[in-house]
Formats: sequence, C-alpha cells, structure tokens
Amino acid sequence: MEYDLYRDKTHQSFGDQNYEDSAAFPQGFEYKETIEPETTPDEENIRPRILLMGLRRSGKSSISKVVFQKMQPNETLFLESSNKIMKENVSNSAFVDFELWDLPGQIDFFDPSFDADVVFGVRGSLIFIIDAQDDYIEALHKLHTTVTKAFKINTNIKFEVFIHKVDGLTEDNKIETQRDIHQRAIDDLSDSGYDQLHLNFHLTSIYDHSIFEAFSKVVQRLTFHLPFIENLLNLLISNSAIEKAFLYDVVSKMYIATDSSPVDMQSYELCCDMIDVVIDISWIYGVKDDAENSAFDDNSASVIKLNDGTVLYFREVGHYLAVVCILREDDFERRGIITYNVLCFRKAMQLLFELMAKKKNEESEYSNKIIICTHGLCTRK
Ligand SMILES: Nc1nc2c(ncn2[C@@H]2O[C@H](COP(=O)(O)OP(=O)(O)OP(=O)(O)O)[C@@H](O)[C@H]2O)c(=O)[nH]1
Repeated sequence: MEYDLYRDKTHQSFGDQNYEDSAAFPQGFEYKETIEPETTPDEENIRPRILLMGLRRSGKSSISKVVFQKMQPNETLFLESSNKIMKENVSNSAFVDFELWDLPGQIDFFDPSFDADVVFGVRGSLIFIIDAQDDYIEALHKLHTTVTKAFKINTNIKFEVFIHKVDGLTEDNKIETQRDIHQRAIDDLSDSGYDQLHLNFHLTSIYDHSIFEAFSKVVQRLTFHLPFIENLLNLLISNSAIEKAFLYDVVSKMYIATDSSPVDMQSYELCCDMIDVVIDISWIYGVKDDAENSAFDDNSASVIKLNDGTVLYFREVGHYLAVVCILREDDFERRGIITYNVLCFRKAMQLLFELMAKKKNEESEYSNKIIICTHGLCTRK
C-alpha cells in the first residue's frame, strides 16, 4: 500500500486561486441545479437525546463504550451490570452533538414513581437492543411495551432496534433471526393498533464495523440538513468522477452523510481504516513542540493508493469532519479538479455551519451564498 500524506496549507480559502494542477480545470464553470438548505425550525437548536434501552446484559454499556469511549470490544467482558442511568454528552463535531443515556435493563421507566415525560419527552431516538444470541421472546415483549408507551408520550421519537451480538450467528442464522424478530415486532404493533409506529432494524456487533454503521444511521435520522448534504455529495461525485463519498465524524468514525449510491460495508470499512491511518501518521510524525496542537487539523489531507488501482482521498472539511472518497486511479489523474471541487464542498459546509449558528432572520442571505458556492463546482468532461 502506497500512501502520500500531506497537510495542504495553500488552499485555505475558496477565493484562493492557487490550486494544484490548475491546468486541469475546464475553462468555464458549469451551472448546476439550485439546492436550498432545509429550513431551520426552533427545534433544530434543541440538543437531541439518544436512549439506549433493552434487557439486562443485552450490551447497552458495551455499545456506548466501544463507539464513544474507544474501549476495545474484548474489554467489555469485564463490565459490571449498571443500576443507574449513565448520561454522557457526545459533542464531537457539528453533527455529532447529542446526549447519550444508557438506561439500566432492570428498571421500569414507566413506573409512576418515574417522570417518564422527562426521559422520553425530548427530540431524539430510542435504541432498543435485543441480544440475538439469547432467547428473544422476553426482549420482544419488553420492546413492545417500551415503544408503545414512549410513543404515547412523544410521537416524534425515532425508534431503532439493534439485533445485537450477531457475531455469534452464521450468515443464514442472521437473516432468519432478523426476519423473525422483524415480523413478530411488526405483528405485535399492528395487533394493538400501532400501525403508524415505525421501527428501524439493524444487525449489530461490537466486534466489527456494524455497530458504527448502525449508529451512523441513527445520527443521520436526527440530522436536519441531511438531504442538503447528500445533494452536495451527489454534486461532488458526479462532477469529479468519484465512485463513493462519505462525510465522516473522524472522532467516532460514524458517517454523517453519503451520496445516493448504495453503501457497501467494505467501502465503509476501507474509509474507516483510512481515517485510522491518517490520525496515526499525524500523531507519529506531526505533533508540534507544544504537544497541544496536533498536525491533524482542519487542513489535513491525505491520498492512499491501493495496489488494486483504487485511490482513497481524505480531506478535512470542518472541525473533526472529513470527506473520504473512493475512486479509480485513472480518474485520479486530474487530481486538481477533485481538490478544487472538494474545496467548493468545504466552503458550502462552512456556510452551512454559519447558517446553523445564525438566527432565523438572517437565513436567506446565507442560503443564497451556499447556492452561489455550489454553482462553482468544476465539471469533469
Ligand atoms: N459476542 C458479543 N458480546 C457482546 C456484544 N456486545 C456486548 N457483549 C457482551 O455482553 C455482555 C453484557 O454487556 P453490557 O454492556 O454490560 O450489557 P448491558 O446491557 O449494559 O447490561 P446492564 O448494565 O445489566 O443493563 C458483556 O459481557 C459484553 O462483552 C457483541 O456485540 N457481541
């Protein structure tokens, strides 16, 4: 594997004409469709809450610690059963900013001695974890009572079901277990008149990337600007001959958004591995004298060429947010266009961050700027 890691300080601003490989740019810019960011209701400013629920020993604390505290999966074997709510503030980047509540399995939060409105009454997601290696009939019963009661309190809450510990199942068994759990859960809801309650199912394990991928989807459903970012990524890949592009939170390695082509687990894992390499190399070779400032910063960029003709392209586009692209080596010949277009994307993201921080009455000015910015993308012809 050949890699070429560099920190590029020459492209800090969109207006900077000093682009790499500038001869590769076409003479004129092609104008693209107008895309508007989502409107920003007041609710957007409320920090969402993600609740981890499920029976005892289903794996709630392990998930929280592996995804957000970088605990090694085999260390979770020694975790003790929790008997109180564990709250954590997850605040990595503009889009990964929420409260994570790990609720112990043995407590009934709908008991009158609890104020269930306080727990379930806010914007967020309820993740119910089912141990797929155990008999799941009791878990399904608990899932039903939990989601229906939570739905009565807050109809906007998003429900996610993690069919967890699937590392212990064969491929056939995984599919059969998912089908069975899905069918039973949906039938139970339908029998009790909750057809409008939607559950999203994910197969997960802390021993591979599936838990990160599932958590990525949970976070995406809570992101107001997701359609806008997906549109930007679609524009980026179609104008730059990129096969797949992800916007990553580099701390947790969750992807905040991707283009509209299907996600395959291998590509996702490859990009996660690249993030690890970039961070590790930055720490080994890039720590400055004061040790406070790592070389890994908002201008970090990297290219890795694999010996099967695939190129991985990484560039920071915000605080701990990075675009990671997969493309063919032949298409990487005109690297300048890709760099230029990623910088356009970064500029659009920066304007989005400003938009998110501005008050509602200033919205129109910023959305106009974003539209102008995306019009400037180069087209690879
Ligand atoms: N094989 C396998 N084991 C897992 C996985 N996730 C968690 N475990 C194990 O499951 C056991 C229970 O995990 P915990 O995270 O303590 O479960 P919990 O739901 O927080 O339990 P309570 O605190 O009692 O509510 C531990 O031994 C973990 O190592 C997984 O994906 N695969």
